[in-house]
Amino acid sequence: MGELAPAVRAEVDRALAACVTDVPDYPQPGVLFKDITPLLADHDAFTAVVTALASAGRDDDGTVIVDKVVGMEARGFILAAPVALALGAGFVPVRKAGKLPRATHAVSYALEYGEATLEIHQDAVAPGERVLLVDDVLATGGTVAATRELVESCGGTVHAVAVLMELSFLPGRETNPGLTVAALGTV
Ligand SMILES: O=P(O)(O)OC[C@H]1O[C@H](OP(=O)(O)OP(=O)(O)O)[C@H](O)[C@@H]1O
Ligand SMILES: Nc1ncnc2[nH]cnc12
Repeated sequence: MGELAPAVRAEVDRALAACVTDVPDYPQPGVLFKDITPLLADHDAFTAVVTALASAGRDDDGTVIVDKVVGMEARGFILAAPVALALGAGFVPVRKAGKLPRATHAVSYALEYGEATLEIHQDAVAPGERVLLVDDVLATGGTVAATRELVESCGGTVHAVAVLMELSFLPGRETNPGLTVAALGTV
């Protein structure tokens, strides 16, 4: 993973501290929801976050080492698409069930507040391609584990997952053994 410029690191830290709003008991009692919409509305914060997440797709010399960036519906799309553009890589959407029009691979999984099924187009990642996963929050890790399975079903390899925030009280890393996790912040 490429080194972050000090100004980018400082702006990411400001964004995490000032632009993520905690919403208790949403979408159900007991969940402390991390609302990133204020961060997205702040141009400097959004720019720094995209730059920092993209560094997970580079080696220490700054060379891009991934072919595709995968974003998970829906918040993952918002971050992953600009990261793909920043890296000069293709963007691949992983969508909730029933949204992709052609042949898919599908995986069902549990998350902090429910269950879902994710799908990927079977030809979205070519065999042998290296993939960076990008999402806003790593919580139980179920979304990342399911997405990794989908990428591997296509024949691709997950290089790393880059997230804005990791929830340290949930087992996101333990759910994904052997996977490199680049988290911009831990809460
Ligand atoms: O680590 P996990 O427990 O799997 O949780 C993390 C996932 O939960 C949220 O997505 P959600 O499914 O709520 O969808 P959304 O982006 O459409 O709100 C978040 O954006 C991550 O994708
Ligand atoms: N606590 C949380 N806040 C925002 N997104 C989440 N996804 C899973 N858990 C979450």
